[in-house]
Amino acid sequence: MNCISVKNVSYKYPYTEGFALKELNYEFEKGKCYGIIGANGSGKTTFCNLLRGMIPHFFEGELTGDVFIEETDVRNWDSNLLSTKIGYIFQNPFTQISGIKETVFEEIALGLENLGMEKEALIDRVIEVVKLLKLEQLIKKNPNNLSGGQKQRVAFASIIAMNNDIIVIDEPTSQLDPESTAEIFSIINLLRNQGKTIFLVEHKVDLIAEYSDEVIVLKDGQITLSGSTQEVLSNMDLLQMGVMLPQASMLSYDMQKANKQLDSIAITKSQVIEQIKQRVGV
Ligand SMILES: Nc1ncnc2c1ncn2[C@@H]1O[C@H](COP(=O)(O)OP(=O)(O)OP(=O)(O)O)[C@@H](O)[C@H]1O
Repeated sequence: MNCISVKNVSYKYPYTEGFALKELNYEFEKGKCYGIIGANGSGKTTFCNLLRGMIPHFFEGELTGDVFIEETDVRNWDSNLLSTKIGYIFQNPFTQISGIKETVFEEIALGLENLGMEKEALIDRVIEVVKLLKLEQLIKKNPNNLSGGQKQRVAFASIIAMNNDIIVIDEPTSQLDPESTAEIFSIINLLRNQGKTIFLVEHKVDLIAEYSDEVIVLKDGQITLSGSTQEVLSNMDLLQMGVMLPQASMLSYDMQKANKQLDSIAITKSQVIEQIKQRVGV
């Protein structure tokens, strides 16, 4: 079942000359994780804003074509209702926190409070999420005093508490160290296992290779390549689109050049290991 359909969509920000998105078409299925990649300025964040209805509900400008969210034209969605349907994680963990709550517990509860959830149910829900994400040590802390990685985990906790069906995640780890990045991706994995539909913008293609079902490559506001993660991330044309190939794909091509090719182009470390094991017979 499709959860979002994008049909012939172009979009131009107000007071700008060119279109930031051009003639986009895509059918997004429920429950899949979509990796969105492309060079800087290719339109990834704008595309996220389209998928979560901020275009046209918040951003003015010129929108042509149609976006259907669960079969309803985005223009006909109530924007408050849309924000309960679609969660959003920002790139910058420091803008993610509301700044108005004094404890992590209250911060996670904020969205539920705004929904008018009854107090007892709200407390149960927050405790459930805190346990799930192992945030027990943080709940009494002031969210403003957390590290970037901790803030990002709290942001995910707030989203999980809201139980949004669709989650748009825009470069969640660009400002995080490897340890915090790994923690965030284990949460993304958890959301995948819960059957959420996920849109993930991420420059680290090795992570896109691990976690996405399909990949969309944007260049100058257009979809230049799309399809299964295996198909897209093993395509050398990516390099011309300003995107790196995963390390495993580069290694596979290097082995090909050295006449020691693997059975197929691997895109993840575990695929490389598996193929080498088969070759040496272990
Ligand atoms: N609010 C805005 N008003 C006008 N133009 C904008 C606005 N936001 C983005 N743009 C323009 O739209 C184009 C696409 O920008 P966008 O931020 O979507 O790209 P991106 O791929 O997310 O870039 P990055 O990887 O640097 O975050 C760029 O030319 C950018 O200058």
